[in-house]
Amino acid sequence: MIQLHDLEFVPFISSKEIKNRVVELTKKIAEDYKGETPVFLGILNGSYQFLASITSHYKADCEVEFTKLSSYQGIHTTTCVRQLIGVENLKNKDIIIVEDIVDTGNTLVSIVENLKALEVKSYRVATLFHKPEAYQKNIKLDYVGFEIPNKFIVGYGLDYDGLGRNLSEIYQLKH
Ligand SMILES: O=P(O)(O)OC[C@H]1O[C@H](OP(=O)(O)OP(=O)(O)O)[C@H](O)[C@@H]1O
Ligand code: HPA
Repeated sequence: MIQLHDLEFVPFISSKEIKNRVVELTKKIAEDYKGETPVFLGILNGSYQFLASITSHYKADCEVEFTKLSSYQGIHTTTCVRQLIGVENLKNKDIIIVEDIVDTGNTLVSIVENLKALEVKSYRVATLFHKPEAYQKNIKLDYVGFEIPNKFIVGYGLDYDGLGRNLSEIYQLKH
């Protein structure tokens, strides 16, 4: 068990299990993008470990970009369109959105809206974790590492109030 700030977490998914699953997903991506040069677009901050692991196993041509969504402005979050920061030349490119987790899907919707406006050629979604019970959107998730229960997790890029991103395995909130 570990403690981060005021909360306790228990071991959930080992680093070995993560690595094996990332290798499987990367193989599938490589098959699907044979002859193409996809752009792995990491959504900061949480995706950095997952993206590094995918690209270390991806042997064909690819590009890597990182972006961040601007913070919500004001309190009316549902009516606020968030902008992608730091991306310019994605026009006509084949994008693979790389997320650590798709939970409610709100973040993903903003990302996809932005990519459409940037006139990308295509986009697919790779996410290491997905909470089907929490997902309220209908954007297709093309590469999913693990479907998990609707409980808060940390590790491998995912944080609780800034802590836990550096952990190499996944921990789940205790009760
Ligand atoms: O599907 P959703 O309910 O929108 O949640 C998923 C998003 O939440 C986390 O990002 P966060 O905004 O916490 O930023 P971080 O990656 O810097 O931790 C995570 O990295 C996803 O981007
Ligand atoms: O379970 C989670 N853990 C950390 N960050 C998150 N962002 C959405 N869901 C989660």
